Amino acid sequence: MRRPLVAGNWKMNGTRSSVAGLVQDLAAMDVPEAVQLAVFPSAVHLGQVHEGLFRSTIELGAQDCAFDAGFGALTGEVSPKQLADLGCEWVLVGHSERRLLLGESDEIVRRKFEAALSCGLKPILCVGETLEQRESGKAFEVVEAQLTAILGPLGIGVFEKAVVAYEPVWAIGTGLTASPEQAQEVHAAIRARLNKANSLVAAGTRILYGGSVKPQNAAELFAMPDIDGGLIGGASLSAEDFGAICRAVGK
Ligand SMILES: O=C(CO)COP(=O)(O)O
Repeated sequence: MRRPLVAGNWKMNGTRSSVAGLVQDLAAMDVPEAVQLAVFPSAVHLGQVHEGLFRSTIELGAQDCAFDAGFGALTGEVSPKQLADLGCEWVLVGHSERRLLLGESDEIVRRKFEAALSCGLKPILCVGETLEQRESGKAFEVVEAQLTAILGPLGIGVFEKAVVAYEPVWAIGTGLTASPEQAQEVHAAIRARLNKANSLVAAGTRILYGGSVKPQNAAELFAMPDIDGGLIGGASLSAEDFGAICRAVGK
């Protein structure tokens, strides 16, 4: 009942010419129908990628958006309204790199999530603990608090149009992956938290895993009952690896 989603977060990478090559390879890729695919280029490349993927079923998303849904005096920010106008369907909110390196609070994440939804974008809410938090036994607590910062004020209904991505910070770009069991444990806890609010919505909400997902480890992660796809960083910059990860769904 939950269609798997594989999302590629390109982060702060690429030039016009490298993006053109990647888009060409992605557009030529065989996408398994059972899997939904989306890519998240840098804001400056969104228009280019949108044009390049015009005939493809791969959907487009932004890595971030402003916390305001309209237009106005907010220098340097991109309104979710502008993203929707450009053809984006998705937006990442609360990525750990923004939370930790740019000081994004739960409150800002909540405002971005709400602004995105009000513009018709589907937010992917990123949650995850640091190594220190995991080692002190606080992984669930941290993830639950990040989830509750949305669930509390906005209610369970918003998850009908949103996706959750569990990305343990210690596994991002480190080559260290959570084991399928470690990831499943947190995914199950996230679903249990949603379930407390509404069982139907909880059963339908997709929860992606992110953190050093590669073609070699994707199948065993995706085989876990509460892992509904992945949020892929480094490996999504290669169409070959991204394609292999997509084909690992359902294996
Ligand atoms: O942060 C990530 C995706 O948002 C994961 O990045 P890596 O796949 O490079 O570890």
